[in-house]
Amino acid sequence: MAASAPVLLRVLSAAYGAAERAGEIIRRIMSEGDLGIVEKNGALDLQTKADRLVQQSIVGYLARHFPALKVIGEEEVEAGGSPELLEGSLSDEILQQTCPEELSKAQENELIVWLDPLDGTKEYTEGLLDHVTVLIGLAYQGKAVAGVINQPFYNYKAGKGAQLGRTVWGVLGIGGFGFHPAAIPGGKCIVVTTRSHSNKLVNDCVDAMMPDKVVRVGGAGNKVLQLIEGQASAYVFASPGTKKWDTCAPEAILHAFGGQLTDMHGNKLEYHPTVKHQNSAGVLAALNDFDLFLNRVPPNVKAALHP
Ligand SMILES: Nc1ncnc2c1ncn2[C@@H]1O[C@H](COP(=O)(O)O)[C@@H](OP(=O)(O)O)[C@H]1O
Ligand SMILES: [Mg+2]
Ligand SMILES: [Mg+2]
Ligand SMILES: [Mg+2]
Repeated sequence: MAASAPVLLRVLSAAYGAAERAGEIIRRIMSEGDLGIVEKNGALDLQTKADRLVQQSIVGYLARHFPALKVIGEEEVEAGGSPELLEGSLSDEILQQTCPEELSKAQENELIVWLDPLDGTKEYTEGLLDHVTVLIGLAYQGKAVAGVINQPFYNYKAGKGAQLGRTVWGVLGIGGFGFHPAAIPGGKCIVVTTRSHSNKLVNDCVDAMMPDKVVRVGGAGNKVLQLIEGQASAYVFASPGTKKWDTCAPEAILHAFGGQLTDMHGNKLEYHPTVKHQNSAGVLAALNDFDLFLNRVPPNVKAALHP
């Protein structure tokens, strides 16, 4: 590993390789056909063999290379288990970047990794494969500063010969990479929201945005990808359902690309290691016109969701 690069870039570069290998595990488990589904807190909160194995493997890999790094992952799995030896290749593209001065000071023991080994689990179990992502977010001084998103089944509808899967990454002050930026067609207001965790408050808030179209898809990572690729104008989720591992990597990439992700009151999300995991005041994000969407959040939503 290029020992001369700042540790933040070295960790992100390793995370890039690990996320690619994680994507291979997720594809393999799907092709084997036995997902090993268990319910965590009811039928809407599932865990599969892929969630468990990817978390164990990434945690083990990062611990071997960065022993002082603190990793907080979604799944409660044994540290030992039978993780795969994830020796992913490092991203030279990341290692060669010039790190913003503020971030280049970060020490290994000051970085927090927020890990969602498989985002969009419900959709994974239902075969909506391109909703699934692996999210590895890096926080420094309580802020989401860098992230990697692997989308294991990207392109799976493109037919034989198409390259399956992709990895998107970003760092504050450097930018966002690995995706196809695009504008929203015809200046339309397209709201993207949950597919499997709706309720009245979630739907009221979506309606208050006065959308031309509502897109319901799984995964926090997938929804932020839709914002940066011009498929949606705003990600609106008036629910305490997401956790820090859902938002850290997507937020860092969106912010690096010039967008904004906050709670329903417009408060920044915090990522220090002792923070409450739940994003209890919901999630609102947009690449452009963020304030317009924030101003449309209705009073009953604000009253119901407390930070
Ligand atoms: N009511 C709820 N209970 C548990 N998890 C929830 C939830 N609402 C959202 N989430 C989690 O937030 C992420 C995005 O949700 P959604 O796809 O509905 O937009 C998913 O992450 P995971 O798939 O990693 O668990 C999902 O499980
Ligand atoms: Mg989950
Ligand atoms: Mg998730
Ligand atoms: Mg998950």
